Amino acid sequence: MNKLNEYTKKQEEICIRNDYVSPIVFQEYGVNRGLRDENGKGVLTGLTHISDIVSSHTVNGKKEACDGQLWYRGYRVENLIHDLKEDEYGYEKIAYLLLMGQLPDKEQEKEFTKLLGQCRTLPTNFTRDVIMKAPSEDIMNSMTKSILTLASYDENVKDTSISNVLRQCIQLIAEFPLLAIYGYNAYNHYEKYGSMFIHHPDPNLSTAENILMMLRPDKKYTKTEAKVLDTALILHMEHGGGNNSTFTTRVVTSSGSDTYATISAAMCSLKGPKHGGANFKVMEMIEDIKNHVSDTSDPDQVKTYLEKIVDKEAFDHKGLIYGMGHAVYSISDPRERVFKSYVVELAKEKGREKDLMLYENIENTAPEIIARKRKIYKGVSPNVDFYSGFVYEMLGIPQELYTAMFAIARIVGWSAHRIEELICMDKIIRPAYMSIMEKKEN
Ligand SMILES: CC(=O)SCCNC(=O)CCNC(=O)[C@H](O)C(C)(C)COP(=O)(O)OP(=O)(O)OC[C@H]1O[C@@H](n2cnc3c(N)ncnc32)[C@H](O)[C@@H]1OP(=O)(O)O
Ligand SMILES: O=C([O-])CC(=O)C(=O)O
Repeated sequence: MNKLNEYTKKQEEICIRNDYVSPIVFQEYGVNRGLRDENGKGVLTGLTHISDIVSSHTVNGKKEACDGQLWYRGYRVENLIHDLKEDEYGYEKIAYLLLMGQLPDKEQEKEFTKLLGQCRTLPTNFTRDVIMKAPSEDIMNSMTKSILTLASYDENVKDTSISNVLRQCIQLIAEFPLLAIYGYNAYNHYEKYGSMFIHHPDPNLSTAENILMMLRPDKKYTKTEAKVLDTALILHMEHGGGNNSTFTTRVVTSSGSDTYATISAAMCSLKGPKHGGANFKVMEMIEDIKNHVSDTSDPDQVKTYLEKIVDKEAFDHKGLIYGMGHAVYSISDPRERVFKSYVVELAKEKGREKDLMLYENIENTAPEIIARKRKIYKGVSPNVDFYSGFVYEMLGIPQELYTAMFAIARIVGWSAHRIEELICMDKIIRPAYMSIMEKKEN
């Protein structure tokens, strides 16, 4: 292993030298890096009925940035959440909306919710033979291994008819909480020397309630906690066709691949720290700031440290303030606003006002620092994951599960996009790369 490390260290410089392309060359050939134009707008690659993300509007013929809006199948996400009754959970109903394209009536909602509860089960001995084998602190990897293994239990894996894909998607949506929590429980037991418990899901509980019940040794949770988690899941369910993991879903689907392989690919994309993995990185960053800033309630001290982070001199040396910025939103991410309203109440309830002050200091200073130190064409604001980790922490959800919580929600969006891709497209996605290779022979 040491020999291999020595070798790759030696070769690194050669790889970089031979592969490097200057950003000027991209400009010269009009190639949009990251499939984004100079102003950060994504290259148009598809049409969708599923959701809409609004970050600007036209005033007197001029495009102007506006507060972000997120629409699911014709409805504003905040309104969908707001319209739920105090004792009503929305994950199941909104999953139906995204998958089927219309809100369910009472009977349809009951039928779908019951079905999800019945599907929330794993093949015999799957937990023992697959999930508990080689447990990992990386729950996203553990889940991906489980998803791919589930394919071997499906007698109709390759059939891409809509009814079969819908069956596979509903099954996976129901199973995701088990893959995540049992994966964590195995890791907690074998790697962290915690006690082992595997609670069976209850088909009469909602997705959010099941997650909390299965996570806790005593199975206890409050209604408020389950409602907050339900809201978090709804907010993470869907975000257009262009986000990295959903686009991955579209790309892999277009090659004719099966549902398990497609969803596994989406999982691999989501876990990246610039995408769904950001919720975990935010918490690491907060810890790092607390360890290096003597008074986190002092905006000036926080600002100085954030400048170091952006200058790649502190934290993970990547130059990113996690939880800030978005590929589409500029002035605001509507989901962050919803999270913030819960955070303020929860922080008060749990005596975490000091931590909240640190978050607010970052929220207030980071946009200006990023704008000053980077080329920003649109504004930067906190994104959905700036506060989500803080909320999960206050719900007692372990950090290792934060990105998995995102996946439990986003699999609904991936499923809807896989189905839409299968219905509307019959074309393999295959963009072009211009070769700038130097030919060494004729
Ligand atoms: C669920 C989600 O996926 S939400 C996003 C979660 N990700 C994060 O929170 C990670 C931190 N944020 C980021 O890395 C970015 O904001 C992204 C990946 C989300 C979007 O990046 P981009 O599409 O490049 O955003 P944008 O066009 O506004 O960025 C312009 C410049 O600002 C930089 N920038 C954007 N956000 C940040 C940030 N949070 N910290 C430091 N620099 C940033 C970009 O790197 C880019 O710099 P460059 O021109 O030197 O390459
Ligand atoms: O849309 C994006 O690029 C990122 C994403 O998935 C989200 O914000 O939920």
